[in-house]
Amino acid sequence: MALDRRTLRWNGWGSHDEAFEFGEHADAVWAWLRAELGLDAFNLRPAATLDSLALPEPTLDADARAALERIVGHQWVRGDRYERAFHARGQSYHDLLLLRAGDVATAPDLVIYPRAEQVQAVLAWADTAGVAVVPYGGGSSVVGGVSGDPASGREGLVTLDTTRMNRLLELDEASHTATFEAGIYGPELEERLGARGFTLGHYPQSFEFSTLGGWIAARGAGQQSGRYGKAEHWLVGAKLATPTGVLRTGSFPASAAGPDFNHLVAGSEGALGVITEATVKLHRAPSVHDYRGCLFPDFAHGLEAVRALVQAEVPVATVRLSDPSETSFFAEFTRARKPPSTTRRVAGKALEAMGYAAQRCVLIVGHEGERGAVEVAHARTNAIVRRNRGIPLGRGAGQSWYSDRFALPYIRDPLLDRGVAVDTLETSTAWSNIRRLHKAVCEAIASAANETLRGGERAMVMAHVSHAYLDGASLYFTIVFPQAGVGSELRQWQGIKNAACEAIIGHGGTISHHHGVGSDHRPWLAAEKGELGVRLLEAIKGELDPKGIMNPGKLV
Ligand SMILES: Cc1cc2nc3c(=O)[nH]c(=O)nc-3n(C[C@H](O)[C@H](O)[C@H](O)COP(=O)(O)OP(=O)(O)OC[C@H]3O[C@@H](n4cnc5c(N)ncnc54)[C@H](O)[C@@H]3O)c2cc1C
Repeated sequence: MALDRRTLRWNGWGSHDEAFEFGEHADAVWAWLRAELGLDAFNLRPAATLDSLALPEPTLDADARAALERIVGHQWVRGDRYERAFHARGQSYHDLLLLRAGDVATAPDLVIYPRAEQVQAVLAWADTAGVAVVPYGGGSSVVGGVSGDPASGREGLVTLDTTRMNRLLELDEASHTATFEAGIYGPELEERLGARGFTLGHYPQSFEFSTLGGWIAARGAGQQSGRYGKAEHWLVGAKLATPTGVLRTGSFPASAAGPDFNHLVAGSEGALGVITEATVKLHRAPSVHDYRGCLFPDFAHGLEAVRALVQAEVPVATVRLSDPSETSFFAEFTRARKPPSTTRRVAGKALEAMGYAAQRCVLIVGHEGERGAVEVAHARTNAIVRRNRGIPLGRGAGQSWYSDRFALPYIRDPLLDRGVAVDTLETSTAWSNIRRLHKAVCEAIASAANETLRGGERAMVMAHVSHAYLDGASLYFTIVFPQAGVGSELRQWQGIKNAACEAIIGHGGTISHHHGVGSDHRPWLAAEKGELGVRLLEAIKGELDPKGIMNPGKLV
């Protein structure tokens, strides 16, 4: 097994040994946050302990367990408290809210860790027995993708943890492709490729605790997707084990043999089958990673610069443009963590006087590749930035974002301990619609949040452009807000989530650019795909999974 589950938090992010370091000014950071949220004091909300959980009574009997043990081996069938709680939910705010409240109604009866070659036999057994199977990679889904569905009416629920399926099967150096088993974690995958001078380049913020199969199944996007592409772009071919049989998608560089089934596997969210193997496109590992910051007087100028960059086809790996709220949030947060020097304060005042004040926006641009190519791209980027009233800030801001990029998720747990909620959601739209969508979603979230706040409390709503294309870009929203009174938190979250999703669908955005549908976004899928589109998806599911045992309640 690549990662021992017991080294990881069952109700929070990442490894027990890791935490976000607030540094010597931690008290000042908390005081700043309290003031921003309009709180006199934090409402401490300790999480339920593992021992206190009331796990649902398992419905699978000893015969079922014995059948699974015959397929995967005695030690790879687990039904203990830790395994069931760990696999009960994913990592969204909604998930953590319930896990921390001790609600594990979605926990599986059993967790199994098969090898790739055993998966088909597991599915055949589950299909005959009428038992639901939830594929589980890293469990970092933020859309309810890995929770059991107690309402599915199945005979029992097994979570199929893919992380023993972690072998590199083939690396074709001539073709720049590699075939892996799908449960391999991000760091192990990149280590194997790095040893041969290659990279896949898929680095989501959840990289350390997510898997190749999960990236594909959720149609994920790494933070360097400008250079390396989204999962559906780098997927070359896959093997999908389904209750009806194995679907192998063609591993061709391009093909006109009808619709491409890779696009069915990418985004299948465990509802069609289990991805056991995937062939992916590789790049030569870049020798240079160059990340820099730029400052714009407002969001409109920043957006124009990003659009110009991608439409001029400057090869950028990362573009991340924060709106004024997010820019100000991170500036204040950084100031509280590390009070600025006098020189920095003076420079800040000078920028304000030049018009880079309350509406200013920071853009992080990353270039990767060989030195010469990076230098050319960097020069072209600077010229476009300047043409749009941007000021290049140099490497400091870029490097600080780059080095903190996997650490930030650790902040969420200490915030939840203090009754502060953090939720995120994302979408994408055409360039011509991006400002309208940004405004509508920010307003909808703020208004729904405000309805749930008590006198003096405030919510912080912010966004950034996270991925950019010739025709449009994605918007990633973050909301930080004081949790409602005990017992009302779920209603508070649902109100905000509904308002955001309605605003997204009502203003021309997709319900998800890279997190997926899961159970959380399912109510809005028909509005995006149309009734015929949903019927088509249902027909495909009906063919591959006629009894509906695969990840019930997700996607379709
Ligand atoms: C802090 C944080 C940051 C994140 N940042 C990003 C980001 O930058 N970019 C991004 O795209 N996403 C991000 N996510 C979301 C999440 O990490 C991605 O959706 C990721 O691709 C999920 O991978 P996983 O291995 O954890 O899959 P899981 O969470 O285990 O599963 C996700 C879905 O895929 C299915 N699945 C998993 N493995 C298989 C398989 N082998 N076969 C069939 N179905 C399978 C599951 O049933 C589920 O429906 C983030 C999440 C968190 C918590």
